[in-house]
Amino acid sequence: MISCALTIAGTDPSGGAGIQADLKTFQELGVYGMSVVTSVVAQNTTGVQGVHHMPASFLTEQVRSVRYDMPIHAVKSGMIPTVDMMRAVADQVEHIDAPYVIDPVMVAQSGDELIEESAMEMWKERLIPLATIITPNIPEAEKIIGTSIHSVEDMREAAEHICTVLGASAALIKGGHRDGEALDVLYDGSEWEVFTAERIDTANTHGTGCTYSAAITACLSQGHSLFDSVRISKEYVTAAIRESFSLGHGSGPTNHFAWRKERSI
Ligand SMILES: Nc1ncnc2c1ncn2[C@@H]1O[C@H](COP(=O)(O)OP(=O)(O)O)[C@@H](O)[C@H]1O
Ligand SMILES: Cc1ncc(COP(=O)(O)O)c(N)n1
Repeated sequence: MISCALTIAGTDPSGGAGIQADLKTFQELGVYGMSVVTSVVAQNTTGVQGVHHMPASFLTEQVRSVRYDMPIHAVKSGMIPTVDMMRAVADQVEHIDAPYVIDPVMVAQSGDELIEESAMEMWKERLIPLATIITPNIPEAEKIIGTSIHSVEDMREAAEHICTVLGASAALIKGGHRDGEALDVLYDGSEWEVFTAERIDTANTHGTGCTYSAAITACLSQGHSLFDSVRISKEYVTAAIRESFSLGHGSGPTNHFAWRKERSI
């Protein structure tokens, strides 16, 4: 049977981030993609021009439409902009017997805030304990744990805190915002792995976090182990950045054709 993955996230009409990036990633990795919209965002490579949130009750209705009818082998969430929506997502995800990937989206690459300031407590209380894996970048991890992160050791401590204190099953701290090689740290409560790739000299990184977490979700839906899922997804996102598109007037989008092209599939 085909593996089926669900994304619960906001939109990007310019096609680089959010649900659009997630569905492209699912498709390229051979997974049947499904999507629930939290917020319709007017955005492009230069920034966010406007947002229009779904009522939380309609978010619930969308997830029910999927889970009452379709198999769900893995689920991810991206932008969940309000406390009410976080509660609705938690209530629904509790009924889904499948790996749950949280990409704790807080700001767009452009610096625009994508969630309510008060949402952090709800995240910690209801969502993080449900996570099979959570994938914060460094600024997101700093907000979650409340201390600043400078070194790889700090990244390890953040991952450990998110697992042992906040209750996620695993945490992947992404180092895209550091200097030097693109280094991410994964901890699953007992084992560590550091994933590295060469830093690609490009400004076209719109949607990298969405792409990475969607690839992890796709791999988990196919039954890969957590560590293999991150390994494959790191290769996927690195290829997508290496061949990213200089489209638009700002930070261009990742290239979802790159992974298969580099493997001549
Ligand atoms: N210029 C780059 N070259 C190679 N890899 C990168 C680059 N920028 C980010 N990455 C990688 O892309 C992934 C997404 O990371 P990051 O940019 O930190 O997330 P986000 O998009 O959530 O801010 C990580 O694996 C990170 O190491
Ligand atoms: C709807 C939505 N979700 C997430 C992001 C963050 O994207 P990135 O992967 O570049 O951090 C975004 N810009 N828009």
